[in-house]
Amino acid sequence: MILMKDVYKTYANGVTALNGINVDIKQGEFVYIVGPSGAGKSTFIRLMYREVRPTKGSIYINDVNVNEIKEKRVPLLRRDIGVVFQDFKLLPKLTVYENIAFALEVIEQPPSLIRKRVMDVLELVGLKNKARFIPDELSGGEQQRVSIARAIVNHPKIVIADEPTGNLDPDTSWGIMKILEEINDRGTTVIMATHSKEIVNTFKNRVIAIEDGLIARDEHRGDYGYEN
Ligand SMILES: Nc1ncnc2c1ncn2[C@@H]1O[C@H](COP(=O)(O)OP(=O)(O)OP(=O)(O)O)[C@@H](O)[C@H]1O
Repeated sequence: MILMKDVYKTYANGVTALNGINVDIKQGEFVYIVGPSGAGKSTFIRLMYREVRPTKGSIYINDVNVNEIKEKRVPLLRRDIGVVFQDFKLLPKLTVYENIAFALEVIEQPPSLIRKRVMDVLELVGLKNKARFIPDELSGGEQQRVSIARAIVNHPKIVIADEPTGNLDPDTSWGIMKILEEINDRGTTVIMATHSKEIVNTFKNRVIAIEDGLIARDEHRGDYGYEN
C-alpha cells in the first residue's frame, strides 16, 4: 500500500536528507517514524503526499507511483491521505465546524453529506459542543483534535502525522494518541513521526528508525530506542 524503493533526496542546497530508503507499509498498520533531529523523518513523510519530490527512486501509494502522476492529479492522490501537523494549521477566521467542512466543500460534496460527516468526526474527537468556536477559543489539544477531524473527514486510507503531539503536554498527548489508535482500529493506516519516548513505549506499534537518511531499525511493536 505504501512502498518506497531506493529513495534518495538531496535538497537544492546540497543537503542529502534520504540516502536509499526501502520500505513496505501495509494497509491498516500503525507506524512510528523515530530518529535524531535532522535524520530525515519529515522528508520521508512529505514524500508520501508529494510535498517533496525524490531525487531518485520510486514511491507507490496504493500502486500509484506518486512521482509520476501529473500535477493536476495530485489533489486526487491527497484525497487518500489525511495530514496532521505539529502546529495544527487551522484557518483562524473559520469556526471548528467550518474548518472541517472546508475539506469536503473543496471537493464539492453535497451539503447533507458534509453535515453528517462533520458531526460524525466531531463526535469521534469529542468536540461536538465546540463546533461554533474559532481556533483561538480552543486549547492546543482541542485544536489538534480539530486538525485530526479535518484530516479524517474524507475517510482517507492513510493518516500521516508529523509530530502531532510536539506542542502538547503529556495528558493532552495521551488523548490525541487514543484518537489516532481509534482511527487505526477502524482500518486506517497511521504513520506518525515523533520524538516522544513515552508514547512509543506505551502505545506499542511498528517502529521505523531513520538515522542519517537510512532506515537503521524496523521493528514490530518496537521501543523508542533513544534517550530523547
Ligand atoms: N526544504 C529544505 N531545504 C533544504 N534542506 C532541507 C529542507 N528540509 C529539510 N532539509 C534538511 O534535510 C535534513 C533532514 O531534515 P528533516 O526535516 O527531514 O529531518 P527530521 O528528522 O524530520 O528532523 P526533526 O526531528 O528535527 O524534525 C536536515 O539536514 C535538514 O536541514
